[in-house]
Amino acid sequence: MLKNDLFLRAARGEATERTPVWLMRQAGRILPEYRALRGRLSGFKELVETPALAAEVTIQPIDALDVDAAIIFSDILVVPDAMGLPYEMVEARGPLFPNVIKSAADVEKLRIPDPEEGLGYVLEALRITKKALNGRVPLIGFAGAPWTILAYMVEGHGSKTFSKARGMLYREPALAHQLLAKITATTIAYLKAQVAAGAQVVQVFDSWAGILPPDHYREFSTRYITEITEALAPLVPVTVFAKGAWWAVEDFAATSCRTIGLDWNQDPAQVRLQAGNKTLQGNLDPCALYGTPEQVKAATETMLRKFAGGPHIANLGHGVYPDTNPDNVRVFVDTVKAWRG
Ligand SMILES: O=C(O)CCc1c2[nH]c(c1CC(=O)O)Cc1[nH]c(c(CC(=O)O)c1CCC(=O)O)Cc1[nH]c(c(CC(=O)O)c1CCC(=O)O)Cc1[nH]c(c(CCC(=O)O)c1CC(=O)O)C2
Repeated sequence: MLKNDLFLRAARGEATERTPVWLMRQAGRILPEYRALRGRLSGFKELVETPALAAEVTIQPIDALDVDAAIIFSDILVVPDAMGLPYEMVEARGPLFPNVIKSAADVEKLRIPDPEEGLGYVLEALRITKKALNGRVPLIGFAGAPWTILAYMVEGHGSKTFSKARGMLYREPALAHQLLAKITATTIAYLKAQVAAGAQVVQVFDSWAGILPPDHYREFSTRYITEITEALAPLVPVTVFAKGAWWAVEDFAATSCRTIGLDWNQDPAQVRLQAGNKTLQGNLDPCALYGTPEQVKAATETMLRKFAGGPHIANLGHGVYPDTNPDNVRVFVDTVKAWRG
């Protein structure tokens, strides 16, 4: 039994006494207790791949920030890793894939892993977290959208343009579809296993959605996200967060996802008109948290006002930035909790 089910009810589209709140990237570098634990380890991968530690940092923001949901501490890049394309997390630089996908033979070699074998450490972290949470708040599972995962697999690292990945869609569309189909099959099995391990909502992150033109987005991304939502929606509410893809809202509204995530470039009132009865999640600019406490409160209230008229889960428009003062995150959370719009 959940002691606080506000997030879950809002994610199902039900009315709630107040707006629930959590933050993308709430576990991690903003918290001193995370940095202390992380400092004792060899690196990010050790933390992600040690279930008891991943569970511990998942729960840190529940204690420190009093948010209404936990999100499993992991990364979208565990999926390519399990498919046979390992990543390294280079300190202060980000992810790096020593091998990248260049040819049909490379795609051929990728596995569609059994989640318990390839990603058992995430599933174990979910089981430990679920038990330790003891019903305090719901637990969110997640994965990257196939397009965003392809972007990393082809590019090999973060990029301003992702021009190799975008180029592939023009040069070798059939190969891109083969790769996307394999990632999609892996992701569906993985998210279903996350649900079996205790995830009560799943979120699909299409972080690099906004770099595609809308027609390519429909062909190479929406289609695969739709497959994922169709497979998961009978089990748990699904959230789709496609950063920068403001033109995709109506397409997502036609899928069986339950919640649509908004980044800070989107106008909540306009999205409301396009999104039917979906729950909306977002969308404070992470930079708003650099203000004074009074400024944070005012920006949060302005944001809340814009979401009036339907179910809302308060969040930022993307992950919280690592140099954000946790005290300001608490102001954000407390302002949402006090709001009766
Ligand atoms: O810029 C790039 O290309 C790579 C970014 C990057 C990734 N993992 C990474 C890094 C390095 C870094 O953040 O410094 C490496 C990474 N992943 C994570 C952390 C923790 C933190 O940010 O402090 C870190 C940095 C960890 C550290 O250095 O100790 C954890 C993570 N990644 C992710 C999530 C899910 C979420 O966002 O809530 C979560 C869990 C959050 C939680 O439990 O509260 C998902 C993720 N990872 C990643 C992406 C792609 C988009 C992006 O953020 O640029 C996305 C999806 C997204 O946020 O849109 C890739």
